[in-house]
Amino acid sequence: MDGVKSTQEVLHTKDQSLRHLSQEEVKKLIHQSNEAKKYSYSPYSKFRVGAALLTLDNRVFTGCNVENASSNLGVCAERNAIAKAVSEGCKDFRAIAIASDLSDKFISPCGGCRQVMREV
Ligand SMILES: O=c1ccn([C@H]2C[C@H](O)[C@@H](CO)O2)c(=O)[nH]1
Ligand SMILES: [Zn+2]
Repeated sequence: MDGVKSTQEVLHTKDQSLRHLSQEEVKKLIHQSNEAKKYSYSPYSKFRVGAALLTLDNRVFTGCNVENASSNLGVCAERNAIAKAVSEGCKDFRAIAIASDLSDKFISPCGGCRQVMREV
């Protein structure tokens, strides 16, 4: 299919060894996702989310959730970070950290974000 990478191509371009993050890198990315969370616009759900996306060339794009009265126009933190990266020419990613205010459990991306992650 045009525009859709084959699995082989994805494995080729995203060398698995480059995906490994040191503990320091993980800590930094988590910190950046927490910082991004501060910009969350979430007056409806009151659920703040921040994301920090690390690219293969070690750039970081952050994003927060931005809601709207018309709820389907709201965008998740992950998708905002991905859109920022893609719109600056970065499509190869190493990792993403996602922060919420839940202290007792991890949050995981919604179906829409997973679909975008799968395709980009
Ligand atoms: O992984 C997630 C889960 C939820 N949200 C946002 C969407 C909505 O604005 C709010 C409540 O679901 O949190 C994210 O940004 N990322
Ligand atoms: Zn989502």
